[in-house]
Amino acid sequence: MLDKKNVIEGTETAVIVGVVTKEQTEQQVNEYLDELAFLAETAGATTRKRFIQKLPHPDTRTFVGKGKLEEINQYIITHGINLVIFDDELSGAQINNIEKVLNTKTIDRSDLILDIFARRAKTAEAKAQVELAQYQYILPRLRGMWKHLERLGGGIGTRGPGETEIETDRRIVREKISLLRNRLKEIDKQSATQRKNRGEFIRVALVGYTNVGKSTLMNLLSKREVFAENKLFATLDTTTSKVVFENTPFLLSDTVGFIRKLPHHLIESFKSTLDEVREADILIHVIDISHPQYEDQMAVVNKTLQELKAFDKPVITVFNKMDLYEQHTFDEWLGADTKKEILQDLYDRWNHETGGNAVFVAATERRNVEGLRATILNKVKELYQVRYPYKTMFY
Ligand SMILES: Nc1nc2c(ncn2[C@@H]2O[C@H](COP(=O)(O)OP(=O)(O)OP(=O)(O)O)[C@@H](O)[C@H]2O)c(=O)[nH]1
Repeated sequence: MLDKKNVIEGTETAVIVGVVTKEQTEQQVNEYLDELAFLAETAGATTRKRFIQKLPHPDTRTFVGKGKLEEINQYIITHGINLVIFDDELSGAQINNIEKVLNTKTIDRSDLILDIFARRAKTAEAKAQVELAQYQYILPRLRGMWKHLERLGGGIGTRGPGETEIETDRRIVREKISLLRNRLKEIDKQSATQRKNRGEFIRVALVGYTNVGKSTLMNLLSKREVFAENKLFATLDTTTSKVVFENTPFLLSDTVGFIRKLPHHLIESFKSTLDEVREADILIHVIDISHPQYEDQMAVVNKTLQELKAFDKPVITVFNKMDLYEQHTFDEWLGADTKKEILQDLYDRWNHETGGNAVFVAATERRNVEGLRATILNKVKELYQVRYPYKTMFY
């Protein structure tokens, strides 16, 4: 039976591969590959080169065309590459066909994300959630995986597996899935009770793309130490703190970051973690405004919130990393007035688009944290008044 250890050991040198289809531009795919390289780095692999191919649609057998695969193969042989990462989800058959040519471990973006999640998972709940997502990912790819192990000499006999062996594995994986689902249901019941026990407090959740600065803001607002790191998905478990601003208490939660093409199973498996978002009264959507694709990232977050049915809530939009934004945007020769104008245009645009709910901060410099506190406090007070009009004290 296959074992389900991490796909990346942390010492690999990798190449990454993307396809430009009719719906995308080359620049977009390059940006996606930047993110894929960052994901690989987070998992401990070093990216040596990227390969891009323009195709009307990905090849059903090998994702990229034969010629491109041969070009990748030559590079792998010359440079001693031991990992190939594709930006899109591959089928078991595609992985199998590609590995036949490349003779090198091949994974896709989902695999990589699941791998990072597996390393980050600390609590029993997070571990079970990731494991469930991994088994769901493996199930339709079992046949390909057997072939993969066979080629790499992964402890399988000389003959390939028969249908019975694959069937046995499928059954074992299905059993694991149902076991994990049951375990998570139990944990889910406990968390739901815990959430109910939090009483009448207004609940505020920090949401946003991965690495935008949610944990850094959580630390600033709640004065506690949450793990913040320049890596993707530093936070997997939801952290909740009771915070009091000017005698007004509320609960503040830091949640798992979102990312483009988040494996579908992961969203399903992380149900109870994401319930924190679903059940929040107010969302603080944190954005890294210094990121060249920050608007795409906002769209991914909004789409994920819609999928979670967590869209229908008051949202405070926080544009973070203003220090870096200014570094990237302002040339030395720009006068103070022009800088002011650029900033004013930015403030006007986003205040207009968010209905006046935009706040601009630099968390690491503590810039405008007071402004953010005031905005949160106003929203929280408003909600308390609507919800408990006759109550004056909350704790
Ligand atoms: N320059 C600059 N860096 C920042 C700012 N805010 C956060 N960072 C850095 O950005 C990186 C990511 O910050 P985190 O707080 O871990 O981000 P996160 O959104 O919680 O990340 P995930 O857990 O991956 O979702 C860290 O290296 C922070 O120090 C800022 O205002 N300016």
